[in-house]
Amino acid sequence: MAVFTPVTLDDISQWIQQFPLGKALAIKGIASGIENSNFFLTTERGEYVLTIFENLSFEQLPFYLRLMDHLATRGVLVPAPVATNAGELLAPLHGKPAAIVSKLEGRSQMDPQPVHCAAVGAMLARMHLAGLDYPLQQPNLRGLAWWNETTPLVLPYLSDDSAHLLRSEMHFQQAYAGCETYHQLQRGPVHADLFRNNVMFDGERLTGFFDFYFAGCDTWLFDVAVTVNDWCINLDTGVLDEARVRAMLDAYHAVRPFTAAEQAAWQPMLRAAALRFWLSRLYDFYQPREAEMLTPHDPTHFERILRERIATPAPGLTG
Ligand SMILES: Nc1ncnc2c1ncn2[C@@H]1O[C@H](COP(=O)(O)OP(=O)(O)OP(=O)(O)O)[C@@H](O)[C@H]1O
Ligand SMILES: N[C@@H](CCO)C(=O)O
Repeated sequence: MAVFTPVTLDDISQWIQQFPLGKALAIKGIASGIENSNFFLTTERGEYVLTIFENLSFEQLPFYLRLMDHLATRGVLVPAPVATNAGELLAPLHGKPAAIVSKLEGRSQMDPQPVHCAAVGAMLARMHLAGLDYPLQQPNLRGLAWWNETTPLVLPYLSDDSAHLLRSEMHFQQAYAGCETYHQLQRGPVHADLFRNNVMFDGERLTGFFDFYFAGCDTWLFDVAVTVNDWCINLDTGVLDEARVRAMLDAYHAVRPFTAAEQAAWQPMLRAAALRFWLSRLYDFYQPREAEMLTPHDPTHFERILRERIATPAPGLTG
C-alpha cells in the first residue's frame, strides 16, 4: 500500500475545477511510490499524474515544481506541472500540498543497454544547461552537511570494518570538498536521484525524467556520478560496465563538454555519489520513519559500490 492519502473521484469533482482540465473522469492509485501518494488521473483534457505530498511542505515544494516547469518549457523531457486558473502550481487537497503534472508515456527500463544510457546522458546534459538560468536556489538537502549530521547516527549500528570505511570516506570527502578543484566545478540545479526507476522509456526512446523531489543546487558532476553509479553497473557486484559508461559519458560530453576540473574530480565524485546513497539507505534502515519507508533499500549495495570505486579506477570522463 503506497497510497497514504486515499482520493476518490467524488473528492476531487469540485477541487479539479480550479485547473483548466475539464471534468475528472477517472482516478487510480499508483502502488509503487514510497514517498508520496500518486494517482493516474484522467480528465476531459487527457492523462495526468496527481501527487499528494506526504512530507514536503508548501514552502519547500515551489523549488521542485518551478524547476520542472522551467525545464519542460525549455524542451527538457520532464513532467510539466499544470497551473491552477490562478497560476499556482500547488493546491491543498485533504489538507496536504498537491500538484498535477503531465503523464509521461512509457515505462522504466530496468535492464538498460548502451543505447538507453546514451539517451540518459544526452538528456542529463541538456537538463543541466537548461537549468543555468533557473532563478530559485535550494541546496542539495542530501549533501555534505546532511552526511555530517547522519554519520554519527548510523555509526553505532555498523561492524568495525564498515564503520572504519564510513569514517575514512567522510574524512576524504570533507577534505575534497575544500580543495581548489572542487570549487572550480560547474554548478546548478541537479536531479540528484536519477536512478533507473526515475526515467521513462518507450522502447529506445527516452520519454522523460521524473521524481524531482531530491533535486537541489549542487555540482553537475555529482549528478553524472549518481546516474552512472546506477545505470552503468552490474547490480550484483557494483562493477562498472565500460560500454554503458562510455555511452552515457560520450553522449553527455557531446552536448555539454566536461571541463578539466571535472575530469580531475571524477574518481572522488563517484565515491561521493556512492557514499550519499549508502548513508541515506543506512539512515532509512536503522532509523525508520513512520509509514514513509515501506521496504528500506539495501544499504550494503552502496557500501559494495563505494569499496569498488575506491579499489578500481573508473573509465575516464572522456574516452
Ligand atoms: N509524470 C509521471 N508520468 C508517468 N508516471 C509517473 C509520473 N510520476 C510518477 N509516475 C509513476 O508513479 C510511480 C511513483 O512515482 P515516484 O517514483 O515519483 O513516487 P515517490 O512516491 O516519489 O516514490 P520513490 O521515492 O519511491 O521514487 C512511478 O514509478 C511511475 O510509475
Ligand atoms: N534512489 C534512492 C531512493 C530514493 O529515491 C535509493 O535507491 O536509495
